[in-house]
Amino acid sequence: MTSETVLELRGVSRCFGANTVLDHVDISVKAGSFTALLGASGCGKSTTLRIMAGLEQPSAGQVLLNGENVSDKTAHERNVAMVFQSYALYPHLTVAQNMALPLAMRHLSVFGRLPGVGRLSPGSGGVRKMIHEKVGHAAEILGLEPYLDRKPGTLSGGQKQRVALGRALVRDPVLFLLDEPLSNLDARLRIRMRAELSALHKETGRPFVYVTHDQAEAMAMADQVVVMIGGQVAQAGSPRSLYEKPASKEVAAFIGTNAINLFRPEDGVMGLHPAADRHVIGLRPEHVSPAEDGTLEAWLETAEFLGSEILLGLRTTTGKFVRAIAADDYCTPPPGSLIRLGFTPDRLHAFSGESGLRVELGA
Ligand SMILES: Nc1ncnc2c1ncn2[C@@H]1O[C@H](COP(=O)(O)OP(=O)(O)OP(=O)(O)O)[C@@H](O)[C@H]1O
Repeated sequence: MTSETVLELRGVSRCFGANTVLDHVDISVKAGSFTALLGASGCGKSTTLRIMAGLEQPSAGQVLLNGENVSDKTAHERNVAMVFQSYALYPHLTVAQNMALPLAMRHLSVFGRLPGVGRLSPGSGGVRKMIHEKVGHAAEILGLEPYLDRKPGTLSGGQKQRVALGRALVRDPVLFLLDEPLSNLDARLRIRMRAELSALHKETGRPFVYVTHDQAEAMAMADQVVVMIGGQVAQAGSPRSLYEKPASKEVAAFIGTNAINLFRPEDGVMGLHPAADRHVIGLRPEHVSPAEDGTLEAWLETAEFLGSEILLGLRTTTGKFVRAIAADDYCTPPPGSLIRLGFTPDRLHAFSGESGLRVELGA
């Protein structure tokens, strides 16, 4: 563990009855980093996050926070903030009160927390001022100032999520844990909120751990992406390293906007690479395109105009479905046309047919 590691999971496993949900998970979160936990539904992302938060105990292994073993500490004792997909706001409280709540719980007595009566509570004035200032600062960062007196029920999904973020922000936690915070928002707002979250991350300077099943979201925001498959860490690294050197065909299939083409030896596709007769060859659609001197031949089945490019669906003469990308000005021939496809050889990946793990083919 290096000095700049804030959070570390060491050999963390979690069982629910006979069901092993996490199996020897090692994750290291560096100071100031943005880590995305990425994986399909049920792979154990939320359980991992809840263990980081202290809402769930590991069955085995350790959780270290700034070098200290906090495995037995409660969520409250860890000073980490968690933001949920469901926002978890109190409907009867205003935006300002929702945001103030974690601070009030921490710093004011029950008496001091009561609206109206609390003002009479001895010694609560300074704390109230501090809370007021912190809520004001968070509202300013998140653009929530106009809504401070409103109730959550009158806000849009994006505004509610900002309130949930604000409530995390006021606590000045050592770590932010976010569980699919954008999944209730529509596509356009999600993209806008991505940028806002990245800005918020920079503003706080604190590490963020972000759970998502959306690879585009993970790739766009994170500097470390941890791909989880079946309760294990399949690969952890920068978005670029995962894209360029996926450790297995499962990771390769998870990363990338358009699903990677995986050619197995039995698919019988010729003209890819001499090793295609014994390894699974991976080629991303964006690295396959129509070319007059291309070495692959396939019948055109579908063409989707995506604006900046055209996604082609083709079938080789051996019956294998292939995705390719053509430029937006490509003059798409009618379905059924036989097209030659070229690809970028140094973008080709190879994986073991048995283990699915990456194989380096060499020059
Ligand atoms: N408290 C629990 N008791 C029993 N099983 C549980 C419990 N919590 C989670 N699980 C199981 O653990 C597995 C992993 O769940 P988890 O919520 O961590 O996955 P996930 O990757 O976050 O999935 P999703 O994206 O659907 O939320 C699932 O099979 C789930 O049913």
